Amino acid sequence: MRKLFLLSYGEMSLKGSNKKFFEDMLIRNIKNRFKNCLIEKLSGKLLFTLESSQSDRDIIDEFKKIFGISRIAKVYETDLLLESIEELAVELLKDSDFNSFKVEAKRPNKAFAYLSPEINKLLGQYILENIEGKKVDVHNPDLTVYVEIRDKAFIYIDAERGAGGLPYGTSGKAVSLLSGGIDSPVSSWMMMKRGIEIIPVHFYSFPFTSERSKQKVIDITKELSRYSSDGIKLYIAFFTNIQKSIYENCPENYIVTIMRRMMMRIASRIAEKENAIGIITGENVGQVASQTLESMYVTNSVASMPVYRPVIGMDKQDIIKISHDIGTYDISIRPYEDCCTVFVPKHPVIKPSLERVNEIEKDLDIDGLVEESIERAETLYVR
Ligand SMILES: Nc1ncnc2c1ncn2[C@@H]1O[C@H](COP(=O)(O)OP(=O)(O)OP(=O)(O)O)[C@@H](O)[C@H]1O
Repeated sequence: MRKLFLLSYGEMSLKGSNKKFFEDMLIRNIKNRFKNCLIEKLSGKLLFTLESSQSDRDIIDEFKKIFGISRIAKVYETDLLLESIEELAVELLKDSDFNSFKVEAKRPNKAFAYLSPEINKLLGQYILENIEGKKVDVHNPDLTVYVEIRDKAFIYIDAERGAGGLPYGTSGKAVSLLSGGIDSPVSSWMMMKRGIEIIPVHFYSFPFTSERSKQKVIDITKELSRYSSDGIKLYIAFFTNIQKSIYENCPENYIVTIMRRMMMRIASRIAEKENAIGIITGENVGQVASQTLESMYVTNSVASMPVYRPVIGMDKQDIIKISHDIGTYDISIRPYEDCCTVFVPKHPVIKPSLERVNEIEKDLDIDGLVEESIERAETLYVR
């Protein structure tokens, strides 16, 4: 069955001379999801056509995972005859809940016998005569009936909100530190929504942490990959010897701080290798002892590129709401330990000093440990 949808792109339409780049990337991302679809650029919108047995609901739910689409409207088509348009409009509207409406017609096909204002008037009149108790309100209608006269007549009524944001892959690449908790998947998703391609890195300390904690991160990445265009490359970095070495050589209250700095060093190296130019974390001020401004200052000082923390100032409840909406929450709350939750010191330092940490790290073979972690990292393509 032939399905038609009209996709609007909101924010992208403000991109001036770069608009084509964003549009082309959006079209590419849509085509990656729906093989054999046809896409026609209209002004500020895309007309999507697909021969498919998939339900409208399923197709719309897929669109809702494609960043860059701000609104989605199911389009109905009929012959280029005013009577056919009138019948279809009444058929579509008769069970809808509304009091007032307006008709908004466009006529790219100038061969059609009626001008746009005439279509507005005649179709409006027909609806008033055939559906009881409705009125026209051109300023603030409950519902708008859109008509587009092309090679066929297209009608669409209500539009659903899309994911918004910018097409995935239009804003460069960043490495995302993905822990398996609630916050880092949300951070990753927020950056993906701004068009950033993410390369998640998970630090894995087998046997301190189990296979199941690794699977948890793979499953989270899979959920995130539904918002990407071609799947996501996930790094599982080897962290066991780093943790051992830290426990053996560093004061207990500095364990978490030094672990974080090791993560930053490794993330920076992976980012350089992948031509990424940023690092994303799920840190949030004050959430736990290691998330103070002092800690972040000390951690940042070993990163070779900017560190982005999109949930830094958010309330936990708002982060949780997003994690429910994007489908990662139920995976994040699986009760498997993470490398940061095993051997957590009773009293981690809240305000670490850069001088002190540099001093402590002299007892570690930093370069050797970083090198080993990268060499033994596993990479998976998740989709
Ligand atoms: N094992 C890990 N692998 C990759 N990144 C990690 C790991 N542990 C922590 N991180 C990164 O450090 C950030 C802070 O870690 P912490 O354990 O303090 O987090 P959190 O507030 O519980 O966040 P999350 O809910 O993302 O785990 C995480 O958001 C994540 O970006």
